[in-house]
Amino acid sequence: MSDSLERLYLAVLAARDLDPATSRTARLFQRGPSKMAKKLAEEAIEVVIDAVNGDTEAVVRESADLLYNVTVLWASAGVRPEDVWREMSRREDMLGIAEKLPKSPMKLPKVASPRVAARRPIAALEGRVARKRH
Ligand SMILES: N=c1c2ncn([C@@H]3O[C@H](COP(=O)(O)OP(=O)(O)OP(=O)(O)O)[C@@H](O)[C@H]3O)c2ncn1[C@@H]1O[C@H](COP(=O)(O)O)[C@@H](O)[C@H]1O
Repeated sequence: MSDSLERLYLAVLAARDLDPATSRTARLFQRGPSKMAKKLAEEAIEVVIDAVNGDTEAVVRESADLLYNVTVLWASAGVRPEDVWREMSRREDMLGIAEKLPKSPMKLPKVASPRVAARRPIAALEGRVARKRH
């Protein structure tokens, strides 16, 4: 999947300076980040609605539109796909899955196995559960 996104990202970069009258991407760049953000949000909502309605084919189509709008916003923000892949790898190494790191800095226990060291300590998980109980 990352290859497809990287190819799309390069195509978006190449289209940025085309004629906005014929290139949707060039038009989005002409209109700027707020228009890009609006389109991205619209696509995300369309994916959600289609998923809730159980329309799998529509979720596929709208997800492709969503990913297109993500790459446009990345290009506009100066974010490269490899920047995102690096962050996802960092999270995977730290937590075992591509997951958002807890907000507060956490000290991992010193344990023999490096694999176990990468897992979040139970205490942090309990903390997360405790937060949910309030
Ligand atoms: N991958 C895409 C791509 N995916 C989705 N889209 C556009 O995103 C739109 C989907 O958003 P919407 O559902 O809001 O469609 P819409 O309502 O018709 O669009 P608007 O009302 O926002 O104008 C589609 O109509 C497509 O025009 C894309 N437009 C371009 N690309 C690629 O981007 C590159 C540059 O293409 P141009 O922008 O045509 O130069 C090429 O590689 C293209 O294949």
